[in-house]
Amino acid sequence: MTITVAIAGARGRMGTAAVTAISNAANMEVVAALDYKYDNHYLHNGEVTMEPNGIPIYTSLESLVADGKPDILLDLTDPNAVFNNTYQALTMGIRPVIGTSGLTKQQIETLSEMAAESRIGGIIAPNFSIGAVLAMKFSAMAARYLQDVEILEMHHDKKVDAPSGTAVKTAQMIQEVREAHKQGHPDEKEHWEGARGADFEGMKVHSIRLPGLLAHQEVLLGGEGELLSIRHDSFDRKSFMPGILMAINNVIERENLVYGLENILD
Ligand SMILES: NC(=O)C1=CN([C@@H]2O[C@H](COP(=O)(O)OP(=O)(O)OC[C@H]3O[C@@H](n4cnc5c(N)ncnc54)[C@H](OP(=O)(O)O)[C@@H]3O)[C@@H](O)[C@H]2O)C=CC1
Ligand SMILES: O=C(O)C1=N[C@H](C(=O)O)C[C@H](O)C1
Repeated sequence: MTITVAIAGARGRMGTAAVTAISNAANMEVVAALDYKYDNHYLHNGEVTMEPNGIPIYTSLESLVADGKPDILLDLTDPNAVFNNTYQALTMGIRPVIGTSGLTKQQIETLSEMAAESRIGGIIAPNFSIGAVLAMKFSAMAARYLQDVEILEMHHDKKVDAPSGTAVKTAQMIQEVREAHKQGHPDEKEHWEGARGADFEGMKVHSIRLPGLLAHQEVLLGGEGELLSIRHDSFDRKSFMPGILMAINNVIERENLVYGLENILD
């Protein structure tokens, strides 16, 4: 069976890499691109064209589905677009595979409930890289014992949201095993606002944005006289592709929506 995939954000950095990876997968086909512009155009070798050649672009999920309902909607767009795209996909019985960051806890709960009610498989994966997911799991393991934690996430300067979806998920996984408590000096004061980073249950999260970076995270866990650093680096967007293919193959089989690639790792 060929799994048919529509991609929202197919023109973007991740979308372009995903079109190639999915097109090269033996059991998958990219059948459509969902966009907010370029209706009646096509995506051919990464370029938008009016020539009827390549992947057809649609500016609404309704018009896309009218020409054939895909099995999967892969969303690699923007924090402002991802909730509506996912909501609509679930309403239409299309399985969502979501890589876009920025969904709130409440939005994830709403989407999970919708999927469970309709028994539709889906995944929201803050990070598709296997190495990054392992680093998150190792950090949560370590935080049971070393409970003072600071997360440094480092990304390219085209990233619009902070903290990264990966840092949010990492903090949530650590929170499950760590007693919430204020870190640092009890009376510490910031002389420059933001100097101590964002606060999540007393844990600090620092977001760095620089040209030259792609996607990197270091979790620092401090104890008396020691420091454990758990670092992961994505140097190429190819690092996310095996996880995307794994997610697509997995959600075809399942009847609920999971948050985090770790839920589908063997
Ligand atoms: N889960 C994971 O492993 C990973 C997740 N990401 C996340 O994926 C998302 C995309 O990242 P990246 O590819 O770098 O970003 P890009 O900006 O390169 O790509 C996003 C694309 O989506 C398009 N877009 C914006 N709004 C819509 C919409 N409403 N419908 C359809 N398309 C839309 C943009 O068009 P235009 O530019 O014309 O506005 C652009 O082509 C981000 O949230 C990022 O954090 C990134 C890497 C890995
Ligand atoms: O914008 C990116 O590039 C990335 N976004 C995701 C995130 O917010 O965690 C995943 C990865 O870090 C790359």
